[in-house]
Amino acid sequence: MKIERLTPAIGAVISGINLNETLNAEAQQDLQAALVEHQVLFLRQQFLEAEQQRDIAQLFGDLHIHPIYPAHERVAEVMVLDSHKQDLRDNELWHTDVTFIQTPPLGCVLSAQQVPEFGGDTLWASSIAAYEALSEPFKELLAGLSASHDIRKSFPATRFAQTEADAARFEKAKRDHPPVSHPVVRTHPVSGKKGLFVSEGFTTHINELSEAESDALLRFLFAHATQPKFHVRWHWQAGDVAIWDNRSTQHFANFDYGTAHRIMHRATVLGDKPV
Ligand SMILES: O=C(O)CCC(=O)C(=O)O
Ligand SMILES: [Fe+2]
Repeated sequence: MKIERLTPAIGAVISGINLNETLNAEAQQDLQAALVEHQVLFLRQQFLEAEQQRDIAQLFGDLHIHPIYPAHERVAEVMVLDSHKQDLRDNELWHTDVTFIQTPPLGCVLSAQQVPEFGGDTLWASSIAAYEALSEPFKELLAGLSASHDIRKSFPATRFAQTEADAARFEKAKRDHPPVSHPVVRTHPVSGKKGLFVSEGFTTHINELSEAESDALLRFLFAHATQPKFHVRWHWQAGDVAIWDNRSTQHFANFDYGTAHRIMHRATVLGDKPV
């Protein structure tokens, strides 16, 4: 397995492994270690079938089934993002996936099925690099804080409850997912590194602060954590796979391709409770 880093903060291209073949124990360990170290891995020319994508994701843990996004017709654990069937604007904002549950995903495996000729790039930012760039007094302020994360923030009814079936699914998703609380700074369970764990997608407020203080602090943290020096940007070719550590990153999917057809498949691995 060859690893080529893309930026000082985050991201690496992995070559020399084929995710369509069964990975031996050593290759699995190398991949898991690379994920923790580089936070997002890119593999070219993989052309994964949904079954294979599910099996690769399962090497990292149990899989999560999304309460709102549609599932692949054959594989329930693979969700489909299809620009001709869905309005994908909700991913065009910095977010960490599914932080609205008690045990947010450890990571995701995203597979590009069909991509526009140009545009549709995805960006990832390192929450560890963003945390490490803060001053010591600021880190001390954040250490004791927790924040609320709410599914309602990224999934407004106007876009996800258009048909009767969608509305029923949407109402159930909201009922099943009351807001949850996570520390503002989390310690990565494998590397032990600290990282910011708030993002614009789902974080609504900092629990211990007044509304005005929380708004100001979150605005700062969202802007701070997504500066170009903390991120990597990937231009997709069909067949590419990205695997990201969702405990130490956030991401942003550019919706700049108009009516072009873009189809992505995602498998989501459950993680542990952030501490
Ligand atoms: O479509 C993409 O590039 C990423 C969308 C996204 O946010 C996700 O799959 O979690
Ligand atoms: Fe996402």
